[in-house]
Parts: sequence; structure tokens; C-alpha cells
Amino acid sequence: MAAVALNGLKMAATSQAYLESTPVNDTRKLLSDLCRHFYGLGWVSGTGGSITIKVHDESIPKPQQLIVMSPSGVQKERMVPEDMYVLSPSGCFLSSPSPKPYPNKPPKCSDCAPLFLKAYLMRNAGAVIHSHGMESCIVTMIDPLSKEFRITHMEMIKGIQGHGYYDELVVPIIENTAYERELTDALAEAIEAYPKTTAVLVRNHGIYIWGDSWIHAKTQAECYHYLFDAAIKLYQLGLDWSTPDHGPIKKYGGKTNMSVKAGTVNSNHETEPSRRCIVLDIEGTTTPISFVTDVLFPFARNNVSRHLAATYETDETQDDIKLLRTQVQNDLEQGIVGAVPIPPDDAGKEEVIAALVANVEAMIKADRKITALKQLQGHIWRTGFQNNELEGVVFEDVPEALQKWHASGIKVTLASYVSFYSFIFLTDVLLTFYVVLNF
Ligand SMILES: CSC[C@@H](O)[C@@H](O)C(=O)COP(=O)(O)O
Ligand SMILES: [Zn+2]
Repeated sequence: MAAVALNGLKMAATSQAYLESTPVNDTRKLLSDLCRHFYGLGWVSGTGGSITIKVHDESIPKPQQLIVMSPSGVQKERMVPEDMYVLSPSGCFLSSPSPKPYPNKPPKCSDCAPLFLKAYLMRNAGAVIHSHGMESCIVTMIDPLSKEFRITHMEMIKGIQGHGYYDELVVPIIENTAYERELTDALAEAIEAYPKTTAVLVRNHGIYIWGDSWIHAKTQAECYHYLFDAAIKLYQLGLDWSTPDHGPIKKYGGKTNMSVKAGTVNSNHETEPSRRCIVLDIEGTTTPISFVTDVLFPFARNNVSRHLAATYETDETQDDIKLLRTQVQNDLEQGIVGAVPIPPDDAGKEEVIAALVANVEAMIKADRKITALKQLQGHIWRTGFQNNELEGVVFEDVPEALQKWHASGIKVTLASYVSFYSFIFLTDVLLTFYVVLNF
């Protein structure tokens, strides 16, 4: 007989015959098969992780069904049906594996047993999986102070009992301890506090997942791991997995609003935003190259004389002239084509400017990337922007991108081969963000 009546209920018989029955043996085999599969997924490597399944018997209510559990500290992918423990519903050992020769350790039931029993008792589970999957570990480390993992608007949430696509999935996180059994009370408290949850994360360790049956536990375990993996990848992309649109991670008052916040913890146990930076080129990135070649360069070339004449007495232009003199002197010594001597200052402003213009035109024609030329061009462009003779251009998606990155705490730096002054005056958008982000 597979079951006996007790108090009007049927419960698993503990006869040797039942312990050797097909349902028990099938469950032993199923458990070893699943563990081999889970090893392939990285859930039970290095002897970590564990699994337990109730012996399904239609004639026995689940709370009275026997429990099959994996042994402790063994190569989980190499377990065979005979290695399993069989326990009564209350956790008494009914069958233990035989010792194996050296180098195997003496058999011992999984250290997770008291935790598994909590899930059976408190949630009437049919199976419990304890995974050491890397994603279940790392997702608890992104914010070491977080007590929950939250995610929404992901199709795989539908694989978690009682959840739809639009629901927010909340998984409690408990703190790890030196020994697995010491997690028991915290796990029970989390199960109590989160009536909807079918899993509890253990920080820096892994996760316990249960379901009505082994299929349900496995399905959910796959969905949980998928969601943790997605969350980590979204985080690496600077995206917030916890919000419906999974947009850039936002910061309020220096803190992110993610349910598991980004960043590191400083000595005051405050989360600091992670340091991330995007360096944007101007030409061809924020701004069409044609703006530089067709507008900026011709403007500088056509306005050298006018600019020098209008600003000749200023310190800035005198500094530009000084740089040009030094450059031209070197060029003359090296026989650079187009270099012409610049008369001394007392030769008169017009003569000096005429020589400067001749040199600058030759430098532009030769497309020389020299500081003396770039500095002067930058000043000419700045004057052009200030007088509204030049108007900056950016691609249409630039303002929104800058806004998003800025809001998510990403530092944006602009770089240009043309000139410092060429880009900070390109548009109000670039100027605003340059000032906000760099000063
Ligand atoms: C790598 S050792 C991991 C164990 O300490 C424990 O966390 C674990 O998950 C497995 O326990 P076990 O007793 O082998 O079932
Ligand atoms: Zn573990």
C-alpha cells in the first residue's frame, strides 16, 4: 500500500516498500537529472546550490508527501538517485545514502534542509531550488544596502506565479551568513513579510526559489535568472531596469532612484554614483562635418584681416600675434612653403596684419594643425558667434541624448580637433551642457 489513512487524511507511508516505490525512485532520479542540468546553467557548481522535490502521489495531500533532498558538499552534477536523502514531511530522515570510499566525504544531507523545510511548511511548496547562479549573486551586490530587487515591464515576469507583464516583481533580499542554516530565520521572515514572493535572494550568495511542483519551481527559476541577468545588463548600459520604460538611471540629490541603486558605497555607507563618462567628438558626432568645412573654416579664412584689425590692440590678439610670430619664425627656418616674414610692430599695424594674413592663409591652405592657427581661428569664430554671424548646428537627437545622459549622472565631455572655441559656441545646447558638466 502506498499510503495510509491518518486523522482522516492520507499521509506518506514510511514502510520500506514505499521508500522503494516507483514515485520515490522516480523523484530521486528526477532530482539527479535536474541537478546535472542546473550544473550546466552554472546554478550548482563548486558543490554549491541544492535542490529538493516532494514525492508526488495523487493519493497523498502535499503537506504529507515525502521529501527527497540532495546531499551536502558533493559534485552536484554527478549525483545518482542512490545519493539522495528521503525525509518525512516534518524533516525526519527516512533514508540516507551509503558512505562512499575515499575521496568522498561521509554522506550528509544538504545544509539547506532547514531552509527547504520552511518553504515546504510556509508555502506548501512541491519543490525548492537553491541556486548559486552568478546573476542571482551579483544582482544583490549592485546596491549592498538594498533589501529588495524590483523589476517591471519584462515579458519573463509572466513566468513568476501571480505576476503579469505590467506588475512589479519584488524579491526580498536577506543578508548572507557564515553557515547556510543561519539563514533560516531571515528566510522565514522574508517569506512572511512578502506573501506574494516565490523566491528569496541571499546577498553575495544566491537564491531560494520554490513552486507548486518541480516544473513550476524550475520554470520560475529560469525566469528569475533571466530577469537578474537582464537587470545586470541594463545596469551596465546605464539603464534603469526597475522603471517601466527602462530609461537611463536617474539621480535625485546625488542618489539614484533605482530599487537596487547603482554605484558604490562610501565610508558613510552612502551610495555614490558610479563614475561614467562619455567623450563626444564634435565634427560628425554632434555636428555635421559640413558645418565645419563649409561654414566655420571659410568664415575664419575670410575674416582674418577684419578680426585682427578690429581687435589688434587687445591682449588676446597680441598674444595670438606673438604665437604666430614664433610659428612663422620656425617655418621660415625650416623653409615651409608660404611662410613670409612678419615685420616688427613699429612697421605699422597694416603691414603687420597683411603679413599675418598671408601666413594664416598659407597655413589654412596647407591644412596645418598648429596651435597658433587654431587659437586665432577659435577667436575669430567666437566673435562670429557673439555677433550672430555664425549660428551653431547639432544633429536633432543631440539635445535629447545630452539631457538623458546628464539626468542619469553620466558626465559628458566634448572634444574637438578644431578648436576649444569652435564648439563651446556651437549652440546653446552644447554650451549649456558643457558648462553644467565640466564646471
Ligand atoms: C560552495 S559551498 C556552498 C554551500 O556552503 C551552500 O551555500 C550550498 O549552497 C550548498 O550546500 P549543500 O550542503 O552542499 O547542499
Ligand atoms: Zn548556498
